[in-house]
Amino acid sequence: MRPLLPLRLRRAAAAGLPRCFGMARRGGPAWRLSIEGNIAVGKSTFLRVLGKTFPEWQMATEPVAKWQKVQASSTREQTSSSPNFGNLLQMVYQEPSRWSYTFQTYSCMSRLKAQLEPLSEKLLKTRDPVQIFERSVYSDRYIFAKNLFELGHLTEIEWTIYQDLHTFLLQEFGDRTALHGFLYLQATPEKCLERLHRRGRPEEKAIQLEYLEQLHTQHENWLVKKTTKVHFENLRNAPVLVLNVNHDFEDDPAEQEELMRKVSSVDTSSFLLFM
Ligand SMILES: Nc1ncnc2c1ncn2[C@@H]1O[C@H](COP(=O)(O)OP(=O)(O)O)[C@@H](O)[C@H]1O
Ligand SMILES: Nc1nc2c(ncn2[C@H]2C[C@H](O)[C@@H](COP(=O)(O)O)O2)c(=O)[nH]1
Repeated sequence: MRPLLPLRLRRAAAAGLPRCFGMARRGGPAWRLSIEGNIAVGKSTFLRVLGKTFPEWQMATEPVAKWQKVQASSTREQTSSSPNFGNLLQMVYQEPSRWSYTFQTYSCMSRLKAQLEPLSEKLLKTRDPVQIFERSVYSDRYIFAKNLFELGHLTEIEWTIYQDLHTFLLQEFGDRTALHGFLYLQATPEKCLERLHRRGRPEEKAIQLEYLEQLHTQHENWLVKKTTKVHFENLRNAPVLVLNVNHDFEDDPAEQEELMRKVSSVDTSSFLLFM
């Protein structure tokens, strides 16, 4: 049974909340959305376009640089002399069975931290606050960890412990990690491979089309076909805006404008049902 709307949201709905982004929303917490999509589909590129179109929104990029240079976070000030424990991204691609569990624990923690970040001063002053995350604790589990388990790179016991930890953390943090919806950037695995080669990240040199096909299927199953079993009530019916990004929009202002129009016309009133 769908949970009843919390009182404050029913009041907000009764007061006639605006239906889309860009229409003033009086006070209240930020809308929180995650951008999802395959490797090199264009999430960072899309995020930059979003940032130019909606400069008042708060964007959290995926912390790839942290995975490429793992450092202890105990010291507040990280200097160039802080010990570097290695390039975990490279390690997971070179020896997936050895490093997948370590990677997923670390990536999940870094995504959790990003989702727990407080609103910036600038966003607090915004009338219609929106927070955008590049991937989420949910793709960590329902795309990558699940795929690595199905490939045999996570053992049964590692997958069980990862899931247990993931469920525990998300239940503990409750609404603080909840998202209102997803923007799914969809492109063919072939297009992603082409962009991956164009970007030329050294760690990803050996990635084959087959891996991108597997990740594509995981995205489709979770966000489009909804056949992936998810374990969080608010996630089950979360709205998903599917954006086809096969077209090379990087140097095409008209295409960028069309994508931004689709984002700004998202019906935010539907989010209220899923909090
Ligand atoms: N729509 C697009 N049109 C043309 N090139 C793109 C597009 N999206 C991304 N690219 C290029 O593809 C590569 C990967 O894009 P990026 O945004 O880093 O992907 P992601 O963040 O999803 O891994 C980059 O070289 C980028 O310039
Ligand atoms: N094994 C995992 N790899 C992951 C995860 N999240 C991201 N990644 C990899 C994929 C790319 O090589 C790189 C950055 O991703 P982009 O799509 O932003 O280029 O990191 C994960 O959870 N597990």
